[in-house]
Amino acid sequence: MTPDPGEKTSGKTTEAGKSWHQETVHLPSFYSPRSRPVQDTETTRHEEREEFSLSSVARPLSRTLEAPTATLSSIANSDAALPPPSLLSPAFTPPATPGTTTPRSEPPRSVPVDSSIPSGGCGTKKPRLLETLPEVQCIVRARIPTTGGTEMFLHLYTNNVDQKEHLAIVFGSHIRSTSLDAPREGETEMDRMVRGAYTGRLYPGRTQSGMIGPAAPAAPADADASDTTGQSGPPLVRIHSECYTGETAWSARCDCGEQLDEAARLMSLPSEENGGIIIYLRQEGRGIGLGEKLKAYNLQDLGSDTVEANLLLRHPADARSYGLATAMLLDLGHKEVRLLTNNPEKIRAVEGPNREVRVTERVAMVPLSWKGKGGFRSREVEGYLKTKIEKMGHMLDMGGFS
Ligand SMILES: Nc1nc2c(ncn2[C@@H]2O[C@H](COP(=O)(O)OP(=O)(O)OP(=O)(O)O)[C@@H](O)[C@H]2O)c(=O)[nH]1
Repeated sequence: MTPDPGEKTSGKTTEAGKSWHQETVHLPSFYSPRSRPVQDTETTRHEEREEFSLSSVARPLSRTLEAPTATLSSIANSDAALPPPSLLSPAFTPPATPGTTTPRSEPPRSVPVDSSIPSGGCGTKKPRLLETLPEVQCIVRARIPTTGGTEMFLHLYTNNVDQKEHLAIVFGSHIRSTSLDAPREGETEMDRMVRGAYTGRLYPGRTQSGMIGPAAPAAPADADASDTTGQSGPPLVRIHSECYTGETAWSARCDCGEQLDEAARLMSLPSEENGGIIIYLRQEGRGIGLGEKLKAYNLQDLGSDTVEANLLLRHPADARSYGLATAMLLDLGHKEVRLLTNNPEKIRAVEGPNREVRVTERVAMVPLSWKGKGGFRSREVEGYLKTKIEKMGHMLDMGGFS
């Protein structure tokens, strides 16, 4: 990386650095500030590394691998098997392009859910829930015209529990983030527009954000038609965990890429007038990180299934949590959602410790190839789905395997 011209080298600010600094003084207020948070991030990562040194949480892998399979459940139940945090900085993974599959327009079929009763359609397993929800803040939003023709708004969030950039991919410009729209002290109208806190559309020469009052956006004088469609119920929501291999590297080991595409396609249907939200959480590899997931792949090639591979690496079968998703949905103004998932744990977890959000309906995510609607088949993805059904309680019909 080219060094920052203002960077101190050996304790001295360079001449180039001085003139760069003088220039930036005259830049407009929305110019991105110097990157102090990056320094904080580095420090935090360093602290995390020390706190969770691999040797303190994991037996040497060679010894673990010698453990007979019969002991796997004891490993799974052991609290000591805390996952080390991902030591990798996750590469930014843009969502796969929606709308690139054969267009189909039936609205998704859903089943009612009531997670407060055991038979309420979300399994019997109780997920681990934090006592309080994390704090989240949407720091920027931007319109993304997609190659499929639909527009979506990408919202980037920060939070008080990790340093990752979690995302909300929002279909429907009526869905607004409270934390984004809240005015910031001393900001100009241009600042607001640059961070995406505006109504309607941006266009060359626009000078007003269209937001008045302390926190709420005003009825947009210059809104586009999509701002004012009649919404009458909960939006379709997908809570998706990052999968670099399935979404970017064309892996046929899992159906993550297909699920992301399909969620975006469903949310773009004209029948989805309440809009849609994909909460894209940076918990790669069910929370174990990309490096560990790649090791798990090798163990799978050596004969383990996806759950056993995680356990052999001294990780829980699933190290994810969903409190950030709950907080982001609340920030986007939605206490009731229709959730696209087969995962019972996700339904209960996203509702939050005090049922801050309610999943009113579940929409199943059936692999496209099982429905004869495209998709793909591979030995690996069949094993992946079979393990989800048999060991993780996913609500998918085994009849899909033919
Ligand atoms: N550890 C591990 N993680 C995997 C493997 N294959 C995919 N993943 C991860 O599994 C996660 C898939 O998560 P989701 O798309 O939210 O799906 P889900 O929780 O299984 O349930 P659904 O909502 O029903 O799709 C992603 O984080 C992937 O990176 C694997 O072989 N091992």
